[in-house]
Amino acid sequence: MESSLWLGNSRYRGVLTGWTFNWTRIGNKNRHDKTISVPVADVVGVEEGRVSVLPHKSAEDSDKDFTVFYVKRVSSGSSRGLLWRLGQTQFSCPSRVLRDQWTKHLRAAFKTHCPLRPSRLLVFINPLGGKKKGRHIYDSLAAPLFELAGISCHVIVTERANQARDHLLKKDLTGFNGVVCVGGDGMFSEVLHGVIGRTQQEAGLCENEPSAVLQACPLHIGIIPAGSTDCVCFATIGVIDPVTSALHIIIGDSQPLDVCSVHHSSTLVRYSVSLLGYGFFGDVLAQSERKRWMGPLRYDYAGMVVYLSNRSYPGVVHFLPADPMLSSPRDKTRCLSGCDVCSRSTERLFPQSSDSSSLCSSYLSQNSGDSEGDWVRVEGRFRCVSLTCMSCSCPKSPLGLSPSAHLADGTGDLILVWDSHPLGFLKYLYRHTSSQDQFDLPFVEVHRVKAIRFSASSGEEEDVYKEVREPSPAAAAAEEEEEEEKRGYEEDISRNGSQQHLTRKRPQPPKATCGVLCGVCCSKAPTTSVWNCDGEILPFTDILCRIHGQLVRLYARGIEAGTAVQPGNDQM
Ligand SMILES: Nc1ncnc2c1ncn2[C@@H]1O[C@H](COP(=O)(O)OP(=O)(O)OP(=O)(O)O)[C@@H](O)[C@H]1O
Repeated sequence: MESSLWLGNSRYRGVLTGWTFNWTRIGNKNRHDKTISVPVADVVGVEEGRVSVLPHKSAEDSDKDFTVFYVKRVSSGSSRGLLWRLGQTQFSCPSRVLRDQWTKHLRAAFKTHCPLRPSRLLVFINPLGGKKKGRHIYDSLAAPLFELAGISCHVIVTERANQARDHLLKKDLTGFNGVVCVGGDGMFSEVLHGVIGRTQQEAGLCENEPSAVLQACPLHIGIIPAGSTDCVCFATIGVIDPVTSALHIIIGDSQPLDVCSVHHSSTLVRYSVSLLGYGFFGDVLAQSERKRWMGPLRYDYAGMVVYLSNRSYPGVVHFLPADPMLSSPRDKTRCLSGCDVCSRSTERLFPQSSDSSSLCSSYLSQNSGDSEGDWVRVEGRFRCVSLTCMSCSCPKSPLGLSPSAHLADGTGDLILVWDSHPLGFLKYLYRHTSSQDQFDLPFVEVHRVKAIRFSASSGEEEDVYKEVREPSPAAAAAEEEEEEEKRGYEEDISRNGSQQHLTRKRPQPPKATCGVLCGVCCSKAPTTSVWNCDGEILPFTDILCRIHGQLVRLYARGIEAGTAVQPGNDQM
């Protein structure tokens, strides 16, 4: 479609091709014609009249005007990530008939070219996450944009932990294109477990089987960040900004994400998408859980206390290396929007068709070579053992725990930090906050893997739960209680299926780490640490972890590189 359009008193030539809508100023001989071009995929909505949306909707009705809303990128002021804002331009047409043609064709264009745009969303708001502003953030920043884009939302403000997950597992989800969580990483994890669990339930798959090839989830997940930790949002979008996230959801962006399943004794314990950390990162979480009253400062405090306690732990790690010809954690690449490694992995994981059942069987056949013989065994004392499916970049560590990790290549990075001099370990930790290579240290090794097994001792797995220290009577009673708790937990997950354990209260850190401060105030240090699994403490030390390539999809596109492109002048 092509016609004259007016912006104020200036005349423009408006052209709508298949993929872009652009307008060029005409009749201005002294200056070069300036064309402003907006990809159809970036059009958020089209409204009759002269309309504004944020902070409040206002419309000036006129039968010759229409307003186009689109994504506009602005620099976030940091080296990574672009903020998305709602750009708007108000056009006038010579006649109402022409105006109606423009609105009709523009709406048809983005519906045709963007099939993944959601029309119906299920939204869970955690009113208590972060600074308890989830509801306000949703109502003032996201909801007006969803309304503008014509998306109908069923909103549930949660009243308890795990409500979102239970809803996703049990209720009718017909008609929803995606699930949005308004909260932090904990809330995201709840939704992740619900979406994965529901998909496997419907496919008749048993999640407790560690080698099961899980079904890719059809529901997209969107994150409106409103927590105290929003790492998954930062790592998949590049900024922590509710408006940017809402716009990614509206235009139906789709970012596949690898998920790591964590099993213990043939029962699913949890899924993880970011950090699984034993040793330092487990101890920091255990310590910070006891200081929740300190707010976000508790992480800095806990980090310092745990560092001073100067711990290392024995452990045996088995890992299944990924193909080193495809990528490496030391190859200095970055997983950015449109990442080559992840795209090639899509072909590798799912070469046949986009039908998800054939995707799974092809994945199975591709990986049937995961024989025991391929596993590598490492034993020793570690300051920390970490497994991450993504870079884990966050505002405090802009390049992350493993800067070259990929979001969707079906692998994770295993980082082994051997027992070392405390100053060396401090150097390792400090390098996360700068661009220095944290793997370029003699006591650090990193491997790209498909699976790992960890045992806190070289003996039989179950022996790990028998403390080697000699406990006092009080400690013995506490340990008995802990064993009881573990047994109950284990029975619960075996009896009720893999999802039920999450309905139990957050597991307390095993008593073995009751004194993360022990190194400072007690004579005997604990012999085992705990696993920090995306901010939750796991009740088991011996685990088997497998990476499931592209198991879920987020409304995101990875981190966009480059500087901001300014498609228009008006901005809200
Ligand atoms: N209404 C509720 N009451 C209590 N807990 C809730 C409620 N809704 C969700 N939760 C739980 O709160 C936990 C933390 O939520 P969220 O991640 O949104 O906030 P956060 O401030 O980033 O979390 P954290 O305190 O772990 O950093 C989640 O694990 C979620 O299961």
